[in-house]
Amino acid sequence: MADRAELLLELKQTVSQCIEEAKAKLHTLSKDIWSCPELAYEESRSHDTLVAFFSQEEGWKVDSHFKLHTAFRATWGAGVSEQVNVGFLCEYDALPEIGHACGHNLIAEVGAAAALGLKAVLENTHGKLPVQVYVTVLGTPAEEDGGGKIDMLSEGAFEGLDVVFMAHPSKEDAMYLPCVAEHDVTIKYHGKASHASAYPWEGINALDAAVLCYNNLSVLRQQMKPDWRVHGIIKHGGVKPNIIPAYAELEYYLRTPSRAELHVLKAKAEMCFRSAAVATGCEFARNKYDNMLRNAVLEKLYETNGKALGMDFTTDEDVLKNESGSTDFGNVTFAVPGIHPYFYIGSNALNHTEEYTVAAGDDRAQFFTLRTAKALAMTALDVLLNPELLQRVKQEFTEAKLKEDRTLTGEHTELSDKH
Ligand SMILES: NCCCC[C@H](NC(=O)CCCN)C(=O)O
Repeated sequence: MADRAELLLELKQTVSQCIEEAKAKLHTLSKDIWSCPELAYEESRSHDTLVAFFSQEEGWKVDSHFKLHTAFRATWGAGVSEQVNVGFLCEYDALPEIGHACGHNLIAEVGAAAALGLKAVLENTHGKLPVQVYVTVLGTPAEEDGGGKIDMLSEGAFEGLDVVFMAHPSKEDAMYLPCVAEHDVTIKYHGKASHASAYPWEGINALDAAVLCYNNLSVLRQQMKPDWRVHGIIKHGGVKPNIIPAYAELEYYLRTPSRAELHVLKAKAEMCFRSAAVATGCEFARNKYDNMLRNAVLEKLYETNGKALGMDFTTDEDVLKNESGSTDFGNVTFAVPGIHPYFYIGSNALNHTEEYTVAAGDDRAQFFTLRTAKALAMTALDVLLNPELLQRVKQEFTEAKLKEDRTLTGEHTELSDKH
């Protein structure tokens, strides 16, 4: 045991050192992505930048346009049986108009840095590890819109992974922040145009339907559970004041803490859509985001490594209890045990603001970004050196998934009876 502890400490120190030695090219990688923000499924330049990055690194097998046009996979390892396959995820999609206001350029850097650091260590363990290791980096586009990981899950991109890691920029360090289930919906109303002054009575006003829909949803909130969310915009409300709008369109996000409750909220919301007009079309998005299946074993390991590196994990109950939005990584956690911690980037700015875009591109974010990568790579080493620990990770995943699946069917029945 002492030998294993000493080896682990030595390897963790080497991980840190290797990541530090690569910091210049990692910073360039992150800045290149940050400086050319691309929207979901349109991240061609970021894809090419990351593919080139791993292609220039020795020993990586790189699959560009992997499962999705702007996704990629980079793998390293012997590819023999009895191996442990460790996954690191890179996100790199930006937001409309405000660019990398969620710091996904830093998510990509963390994933690349952790993978580089772990690989550098593994190349020099010369059989000291109890297992063969395969390192897989998945470039997973379109988190902010569409859910690229969900598409990739259905295409088998995550098959064979034993554990998966990523981390998300935030305004504090946290092992976990509540991530909720979410489903987008586009609501379309069709009316009939007419001259709004000369013959208004000939028109059928689609914008009126959209306004009624908006108001229906606003009053629905009084009867919603406090941790449910319904929020949206009117994307199209007409072209000119003197033309009765023949078309109106709204986009909404519906969110509930668990997958099981989402269908209840969707049914209530759909009644609001439909009661606003005689005829309406509403199209739910292809992909539904799941809540996150936590893994306390991995979270604890990450916390220990993070604290050793100087992280100051928030203990603010308001922060830890408040939902932090949704992510398609939630869907991944129902297929592979994983963690998605949050990391401070040297700014108190809030995600999805222009201030956060500036912070994500600031040199000050680098220290915190590399520290996070080190903590993830160290957490991977913890489970690689201790097969019993990996077994506990998988056991917790299996039990949590079983419990969620029972809730999904049980609550589904119970909630549908009630509503
Ligand atoms: N289908 C749209 C999903 C929007 C995802 C978006 N994700 C984030 O902001 C990252 C949150 C990480 N906890 C959201 O609005 O939640």
